[in-house]
Amino acid sequence: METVRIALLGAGTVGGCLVELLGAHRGRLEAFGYRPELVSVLVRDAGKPRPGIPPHLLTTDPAAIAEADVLIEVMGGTKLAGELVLRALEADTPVITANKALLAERWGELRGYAEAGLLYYEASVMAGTPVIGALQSLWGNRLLELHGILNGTCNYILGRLEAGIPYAQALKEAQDKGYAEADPTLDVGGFDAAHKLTVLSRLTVDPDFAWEEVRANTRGIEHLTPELLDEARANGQVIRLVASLFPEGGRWVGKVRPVRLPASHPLALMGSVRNAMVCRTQEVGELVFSGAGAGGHVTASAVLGDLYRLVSGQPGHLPIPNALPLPDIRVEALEEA
Ligand SMILES: NC(=O)C1=CN([C@@H]2O[C@H](COP(=O)(O)OP(=O)(O)OC[C@H]3O[C@@H](n4cnc5c(N)ncnc54)[C@H](OP(=O)(O)O)[C@@H]3O)[C@@H](O)[C@H]2O)C=CC1
Ligand SMILES: N[C@@H](CC=O)C(=O)O
Repeated sequence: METVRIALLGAGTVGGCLVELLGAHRGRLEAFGYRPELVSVLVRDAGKPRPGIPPHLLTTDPAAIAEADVLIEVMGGTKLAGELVLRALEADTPVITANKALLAERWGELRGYAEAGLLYYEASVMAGTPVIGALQSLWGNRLLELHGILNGTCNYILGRLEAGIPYAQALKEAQDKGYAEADPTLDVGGFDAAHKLTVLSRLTVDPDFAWEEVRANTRGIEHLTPELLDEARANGQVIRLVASLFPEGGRWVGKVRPVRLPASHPLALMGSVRNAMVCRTQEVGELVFSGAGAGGHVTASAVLGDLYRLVSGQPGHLPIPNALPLPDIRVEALEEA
């Protein structure tokens, strides 16, 4: 039996659930020949109660993170998380992360390690609904366009606004349920969906896809009112925050904005916190993925899935090796709201 020493960065919504799932999966991991052992847990406040985590493993000092066989980063942010993830990767320690902001914004530093198979990030987009691995499995296809509801918080808020709940209350509910980012402006401003779209773009069309370009094409949901949503409904439409990747003007464009969707559109059928993605490829045609896209256990299950991937000898998630040629097609027209 081999011991896998795990250094955990963050024990909040996702990290706390991961510790619980690790306990529940101990037997299965051992059947694989690996005994998981938490060796340190970085948090901001070591005094908070943390069920399942022996207090002596907690530290607030990044310099005190114990040596490990894998670093699991579920703390969020781009600065400290980035430094610690890079430090591990430089030492050839594989990293599992759910942090799409880090992946999107510090890709220049991370890309080489991702290409070397050291970076695992299934949880970063659509959380427990496995689209990262699925999109890699589609490399034998030519992607034509992709559209997704990638932020659970916004989808939840829009559903609650439609039900007549005020915006502030809907956001508070999403925070209480563990869906929102520590800074919810990332959600409602569209930036979280933009981070995720950037990650997907590098997996599918161009390993160099620039975060700044997606960011410049991003609008959120703050301006939406119950009246606008009602008016859309009266016209047989729903308004959703949609992230799209499509060819336009001789280049791939990544864009995030609220759009009016016919009520029968596959993306319009997703309720509450569900995420969904429609992609069209030349060979397979239209593919639809949908499922839970936020929440502690939902996300932790994907992080744990990456741990299984690691111990079973599979590499991390690789970006597409070179840029995909641009298809000459008509893309789906989505009306901005
Ligand atoms: N929640 C979700 O549904 C999803 C989240 N993610 C991603 O997973 C990551 C974690 O999210 P989530 O668990 O919701 O976040 P939380 O805010 O609930 O947890 C963050 C954890 O990291 C610790 N932490 C944060 N900053 C520091 C710091 N500077 N120094 C030491 N410890 C720190 C916090 O410590 P303390 O507990 O002491 O405050 C906390 O334990 C993020 O990158 C997020 O984008 C991805 C998919 C879905
Ligand atoms: N804040 C995010 C969490 C998952 O990535 C969301 O609401 O989708």
